Amino acid sequence: MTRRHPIRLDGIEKSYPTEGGSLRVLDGISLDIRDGEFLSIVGPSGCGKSTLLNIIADWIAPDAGTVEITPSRSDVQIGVVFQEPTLLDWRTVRQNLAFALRGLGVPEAAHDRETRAALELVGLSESANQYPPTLSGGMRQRVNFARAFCVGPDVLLMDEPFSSLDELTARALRERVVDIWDDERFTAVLVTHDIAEAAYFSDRVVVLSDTPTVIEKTVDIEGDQPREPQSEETLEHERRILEALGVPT
Ligand SMILES: Nc1ncnc2c1ncn2[C@@H]1O[C@H](COP(=O)(O)OP(=O)(O)OP(=O)(O)O)[C@@H](O)[C@H]1O
Repeated sequence: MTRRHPIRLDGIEKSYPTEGGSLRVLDGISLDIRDGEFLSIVGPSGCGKSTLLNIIADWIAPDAGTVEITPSRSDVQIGVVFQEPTLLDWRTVRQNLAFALRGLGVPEAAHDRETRAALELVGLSESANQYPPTLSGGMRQRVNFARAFCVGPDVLLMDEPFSSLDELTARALRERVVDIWDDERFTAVLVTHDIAEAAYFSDRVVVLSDTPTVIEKTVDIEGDQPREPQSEETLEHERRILEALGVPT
């Protein structure tokens, strides 16, 4: 599948008001995210990773700088997955997905096909008629991903989507996500604290500094996808990211 949706960040700056002043968070972030790339963003707690992702999603306006998505933001389907599932508890799983499709103007006639396909991707076909409160945390997060996938994202933005899951569930879901990405090759941007996760997924890892935040380093990761989480090669990627973060290995 051919997609052409690189993202260019140019000189992004962002401060937040504080009592009696302001906190300069992003201090000029420029970055070219390549078409179909899997890019992870890591850095110290509070350095502005979520702020940056929200600026890419156009949910927060930067004070200065631009985000350019090719060919244009309105022509690109952006899926977003956060740490906690944000589902409508009073709608079934299928209705939650259909709600997202309706919001994008997808014809009703296509909803059934699209929701089925997305639920099958995340292995939740059997749960289409359940309500979110009757699902486990891991299942709800899979619905969250299905909702992002059902719109056929050109760009997928993820903010620590696996961090609230137990390791076994997280591992299974990561595998599923990397397989889907490997098939579809959308442009993926992942914010994570988990260095092993960044090593597992990424073509490139951006290491942010403390505030006021700049890009401290980028780590290019060679090697085929999907990777084995515990292989010697993946562990070596992990060591290189830790080194870039200044963590002794
Ligand atoms: N709406 C807001 N108003 C004021 N300050 C904010 C707001 N949102 C974030 N901040 C502050 O901006 C800084 C960056 O926050 P952000 O959540 O982007 O960082 P992060 O790197 O994602 O953090 P973490 O790794 O801990 O999740 C923090 O000091 C935070 O307190």
